[in-house]
Amino acid sequence: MPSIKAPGMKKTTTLTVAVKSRPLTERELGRNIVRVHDGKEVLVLDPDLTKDYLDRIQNRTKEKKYCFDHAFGPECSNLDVYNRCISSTISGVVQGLNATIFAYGSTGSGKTYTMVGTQDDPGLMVLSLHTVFELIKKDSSSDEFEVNCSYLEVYNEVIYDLLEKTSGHLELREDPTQGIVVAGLRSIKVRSADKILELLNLGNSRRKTESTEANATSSRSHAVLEITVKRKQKSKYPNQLIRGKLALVDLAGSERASETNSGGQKLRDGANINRSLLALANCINALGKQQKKGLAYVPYRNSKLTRILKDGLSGNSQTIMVAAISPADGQYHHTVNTLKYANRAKEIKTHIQKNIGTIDTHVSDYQRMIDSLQVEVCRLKKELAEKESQLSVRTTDKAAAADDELSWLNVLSCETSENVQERINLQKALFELEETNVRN
Ligand SMILES: Nc1ncnc2c1ncn2[C@@H]1O[C@H](COP(=O)(O)OP(=O)(O)OP(=O)(O)O)[C@@H](O)[C@H]1O
Repeated sequence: MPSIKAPGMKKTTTLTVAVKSRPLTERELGRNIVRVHDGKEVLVLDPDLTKDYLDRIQNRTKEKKYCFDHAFGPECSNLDVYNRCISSTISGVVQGLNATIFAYGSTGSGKTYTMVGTQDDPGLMVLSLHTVFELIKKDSSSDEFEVNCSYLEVYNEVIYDLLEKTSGHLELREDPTQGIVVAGLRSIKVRSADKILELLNLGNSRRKTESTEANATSSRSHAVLEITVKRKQKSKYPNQLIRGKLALVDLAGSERASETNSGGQKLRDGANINRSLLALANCINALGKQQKKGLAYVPYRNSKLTRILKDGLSGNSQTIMVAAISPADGQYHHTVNTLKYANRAKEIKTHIQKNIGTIDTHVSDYQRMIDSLQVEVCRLKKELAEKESQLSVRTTDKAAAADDELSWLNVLSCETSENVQERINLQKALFELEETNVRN
């Protein structure tokens, strides 16, 4: 297994928040109450049409205004969202940076549409994967690339592998070098975006969905697609491995039990979905506060989802939150709630740095260097011993040639001390290499 550390410069960055309002659907007969201005501002109108001018100036209106990094109206396609706020992050992944993109919003607000999309309007997952492979194809260096893909879902607080036909329950484990990992999760080596899309479709067909009041095919689970891009540098540092990770997350929607008209399993699903989303919302709150007021406890451990997203929320990741909202007047409270969290998420800071590691083969390289140094040390020892014995013979037998002998002795003594110094240096280098070897 390659050992991955993340040395080098850390850069602090804030979470990028984009808001996307979908068009009204055929089932929604209400009024569109969302307005997007200048690609940044979102205005939610009061759903109650009876409010008049006086109400407005006396601040009795429920109209709300927010400003985000990016805002997209119903006329915008997934490609528009991708081009404006995602594409530059994807190129970082190929350079060894981590990125997390997650869609947040209430049931039926358009999260799955944004992440997965349709044939005519491919979603952010599809567009990102195409870019990863395009960038690899265009790369002019002699570097070797390896792309791996895993796809999981968190359903009722249990993790399942979406790439396995019959997946058992998977557990989370904390790895000292890689952070949170899902033990036993299948990671498939892929050579093209089409292959990942095939896996994505397969995984999506296994995802738990239900028909709810708010959405005919509502996702009941949180899905995480993770793409790892390993780059082995060929020319400059042959033993160096750069690893970028892209996590694409489609969260389940939340709804109140009363809105689903359901009991039993559906009610339990809803409770668990809300538990994870509540934990996520609490983490976003705490992280937002942390930036404003200093240290605050962040309850990552309250759900599997928040443990999985921990890196994306505060660790080594360039993170983008796409808040999906419905423009329907009947969804006013959900829309405002989503926008409030999105607004808080703007405060969250993450710290990105390149994942540069070395590969195991370098240990055998060090071993080879140590072996050759040991041979060198032996040769020098032998040479020194020979010279010492020659010196003792000559000093007893040739007392007469004292002058010549003296100068020769001087030369020899210089040579000997040079040899000893060389030995010391070699020993030092050997110890250092052995130490580096032990550390790796
Ligand atoms: N930009 C869009 N253009 C056209 N239709 C959209 C758009 N966004 C969403 N929709 C439609 O709205 C409906 C709900 O969208 P979607 O399933 O993506 O919601 P969701 O937030 O993932 O819901 P859930 O949380 O219940 O899974 C779908 O019928 C979808 O086709």
